[in-house]
Amino acid sequence: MVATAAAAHKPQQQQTRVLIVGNYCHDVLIQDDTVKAESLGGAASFISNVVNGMSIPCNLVSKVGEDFKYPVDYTPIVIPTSKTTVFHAYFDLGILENGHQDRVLKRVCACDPIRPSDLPDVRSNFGMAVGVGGEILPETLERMIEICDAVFVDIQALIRVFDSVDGTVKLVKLEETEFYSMLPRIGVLKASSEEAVFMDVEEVRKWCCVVVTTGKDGCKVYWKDGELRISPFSANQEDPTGAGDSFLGGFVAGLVQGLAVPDAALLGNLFGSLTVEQIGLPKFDSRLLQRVKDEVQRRKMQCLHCERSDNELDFLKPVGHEQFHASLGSAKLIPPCSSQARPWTPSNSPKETEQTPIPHYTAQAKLLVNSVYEEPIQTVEGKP
Ligand SMILES: Nc1ncnc2c1ncn2[C@@H]1O[C@H](COP(=O)(O)OP(=O)(O)O)[C@@H](O)[C@H]1O
Ligand SMILES: O=P([O-])([O-])O[C@@H]1[C@@H](O)[C@H](O)[C@@H](O)[C@H](O)[C@@H]1O
Repeated sequence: MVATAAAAHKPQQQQTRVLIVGNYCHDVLIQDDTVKAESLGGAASFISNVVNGMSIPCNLVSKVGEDFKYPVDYTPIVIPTSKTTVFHAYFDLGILENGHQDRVLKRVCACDPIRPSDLPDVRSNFGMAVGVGGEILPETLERMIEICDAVFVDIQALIRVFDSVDGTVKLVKLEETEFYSMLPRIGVLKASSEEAVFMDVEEVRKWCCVVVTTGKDGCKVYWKDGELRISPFSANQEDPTGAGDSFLGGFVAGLVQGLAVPDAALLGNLFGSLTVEQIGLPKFDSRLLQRVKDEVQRRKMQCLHCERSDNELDFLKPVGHEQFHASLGSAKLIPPCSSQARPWTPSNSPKETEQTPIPHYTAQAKLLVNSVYEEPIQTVEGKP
């Protein structure tokens, strides 16, 4: 499953649509001093779960130790001198006023960072910088910006710091990090509402699109000239782990397939809501996935006839957005498939070699970096 030579594990040297960069990890969910579950974790695993579920080929760069214990489709780089990143998530603090279950995260083991030389030499349309344990270095993000048409960043990859004694995750202000000056060159910055207070959204939205996820309330998209709230899907929450990651997977899956930003954000909300209903890495029912793919195709055909006279329209809700929300919501209600149809798992996901025709993806990636933020950006002293 895993091997030791990093060079041998560079993703295939061919143009790829989605490049996911972030370490896999071992997640341990703890409540009342008892281990409730152990699972494959890391934003990369949740995101590839969604992207593959939508039949979109991708590449993934991740590092683990020889102790890595889960089967995965994208062979990680094994570092013999390091252990796999481990997070302990404590759920003892109850439910907050806003209904969001609080969680204290501790990084109890950290694998090596991902370096520019670990990345593939070929271009990708969409790059996703989705570290969880500090593995995305400034130079790694720089390289991703060079080799990807548009880069999507989870703010948790940029602002997490770890207590030197027990590894408790703390957050620092985005503007105090080395990543801040790179904002004008990234496409989308995603943050949860808890993380969003560590940046000045009004400032950051001048440089890139900002998406703030708001748990059961869905999400909000900010760009330099406007903002939109995107409706949620109802869910019976079992475990909030990975909701933000799955959101990002769904959002990018929508954009890759040519959906406008608000419709793609709906797909993000859908996968976020599906994820909180299961403990750990979710298994998506194959009938549900097929229905979602059909709805996305239908939506694409509908939108081909929509007027798009300038770039602004790609951020505004296209006609039929509410109907698309309703269709995705009804897809959630279909009963799970019978036992002979296997639910989707990483081992029956499509490989990079399976070609799904996906129009528009390059245009969407370029829109996010080149058109919406086309004015030259002034830089002063390490700030955008
Ligand atoms: N209880 C919930 N009900 C429905 N959807 C949810 C729920 N919690 C999360 N989601 C979906 O998952 C997304 C990410 O969740 P959020 O809690 O904001 O992020 P994070 O997991 O990073 O803290 C939300 O934008 C929403 O679409
Ligand atoms: O719940 P979420 O914030 O979207 O993402 C989570 C990370 O915050 C956590 O560090 C990791 O261990 C989980 O596997 C998951 O990736």
